Amino acid sequence: MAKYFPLFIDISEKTFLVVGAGNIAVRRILKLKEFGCKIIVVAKTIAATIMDQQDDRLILKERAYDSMDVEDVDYVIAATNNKELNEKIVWDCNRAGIMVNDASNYKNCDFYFPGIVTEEEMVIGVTSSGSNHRLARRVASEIRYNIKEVVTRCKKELEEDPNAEKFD
Ligand SMILES: C[C@@]1(CC(=O)O)C2=NC(=C\c3[nH]c(c(CCC(=O)O)c3CC(=O)O)Cc3[nH]c(c(CC(=O)O)c3CCC(=O)O)/C=C3\N/C(=C\2)[C@@H](CCC(=O)O)[C@]3(C)CC(=O)O)/[C@H]1CCC(=O)O
Ligand SMILES: NC(=O)c1ccc[n+]([C@@H]2O[C@H](COP(=O)([O-])OP(=O)(O)OC[C@H]3O[C@@H](n4cnc5c(N)ncnc54)[C@H](O)[C@@H]3O)[C@@H](O)[C@H]2O)c1
Repeated sequence: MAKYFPLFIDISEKTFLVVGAGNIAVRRILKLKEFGCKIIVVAKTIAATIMDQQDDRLILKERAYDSMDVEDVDYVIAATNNKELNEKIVWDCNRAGIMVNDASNYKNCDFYFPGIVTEEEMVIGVTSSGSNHRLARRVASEIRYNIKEVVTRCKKELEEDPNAEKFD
């Protein structure tokens, strides 16, 4: 039975702390940015791809993580390449009652980061409940490929006949 429920949360006024700024963290930072939240990044080394994107919604701190960093944030993503450090971040968050995601250990996550597909106002999140990441990627990618056509066609059909439901 699937147990990860897709809550759709307004994060535009929320603050994320992302610890680490390598491949995985950057993928997530760029995705979160599309949803308008404030993002604070703490990493010993920050990938060049986001170095020039600093503004009042993306704060970059190039230094080692400190437990105090989890204070005053709403959500935390631990995405360093050090599993023990990610675990420590999870511990700090658990103690402070902050929702946390550990990119290196599915067992440590309060929430998963889904494969995300957006088309205009439509948002689709894909997860395999932590069981098969490559499958989640593949399914999200296939939806990404088809979404524009599906949304455009459904809109058109609804405009033509709002009462004609194709499926229940
Ligand atoms: C959906 C997506 C979103 C994103 O990351 O943006 C995502 N993983 C993606 C891809 C992917 N991740 C990994 C591979 C290589 C796999 C392989 O080669 O077999 C690939 C495939 C690839 O990259 O091709 C490795 C991996 N992933 C996790 C661990 C640790 C562990 O399982 O404990 C390890 C081992 C790390 C290591 O060993 O070092 C953990 C998590 N990854 C999650 C999300 C969460 C729920 C996953 C779910 O739904 O099942 C979860 C549980 C927690 C979280 O991080 O939120 C994204 C597709 C994005 C897209 O394309 O749309
Ligand atoms: N969830 C997923 O989809 C997925 C996929 C592949 C890998 N992973 C996991 O994600 C993690 C990150 O992988 P990556 O490829 O982005 O790694 P990476 O090597 O590209 O980046 C690691 C980042 O962690 C930072 N860092 C290391 N020690 C730090 C410290 N003390 N304080 C602050 N920052 C510190 C580095 O400066 C760097 O920015 C790994 O643990 C890996 O197992 C997750």
